[in-house]
Amino acid sequence: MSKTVSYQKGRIHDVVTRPLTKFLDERGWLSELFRSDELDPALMPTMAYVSMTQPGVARGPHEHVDQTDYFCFIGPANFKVYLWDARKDSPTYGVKQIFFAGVDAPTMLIVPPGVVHAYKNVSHENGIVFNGPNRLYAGPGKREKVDEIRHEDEADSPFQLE
Ligand SMILES: Cc1cn([C@H]2C[C@H](O)[C@@H](COP(=O)(O)OP(=O)(O)O[C@H]3O[C@H](C)C(=O)[C@H](O)[C@H]3O)O2)c(=O)[nH]c1=O
Repeated sequence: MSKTVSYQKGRIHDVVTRPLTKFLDERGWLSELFRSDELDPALMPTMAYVSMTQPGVARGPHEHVDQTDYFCFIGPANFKVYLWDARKDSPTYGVKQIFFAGVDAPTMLIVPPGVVHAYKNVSHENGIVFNGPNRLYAGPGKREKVDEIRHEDEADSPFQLE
């Protein structure tokens, strides 16, 4: 079971991170979040949402069974992002990847199913995160079970936000 794994730092197979370019001008900035001509069709968002996270607060750790997440950290806060590869058939099973993303490092992040993920606002202001998952939350018409395994309330979980 993943609960007995001692996670070691590294880069996780199939996790994609890419700097987001901000096009600056006199009015402010604009940044593309995703394009159908650049993204694997299987990962194309089926919906989009934004969340706001308050300073010092974390979301996750969570994982999905079928869904791939497509996060964009654009600011105005910075986040510490945590990933753990809990896929037993992955070449990087047992690896954890930690990095910072947000206003000082605008970043796109693709998280495949089975990769446990969490992020914490490490700034002193509210932070916005975009997500364009490739599955509908709770399915069409919100009639299905939510594809989400939540680990935040497990006392003995290996998925700790250090
Ligand atoms: C994701 C989602 C949520 N909701 C509703 C359900 C709740 O009433 C409320 C908050 O959702 P939840 O408690 O699932 O949010 P978090 O636990 O903070 O999860 C978030 O942070 C972690 C790290 C993630 O990976 C999730 O994808 C992301 O949503 O929004 C919707 O109505 N539609 C949606 O698509």
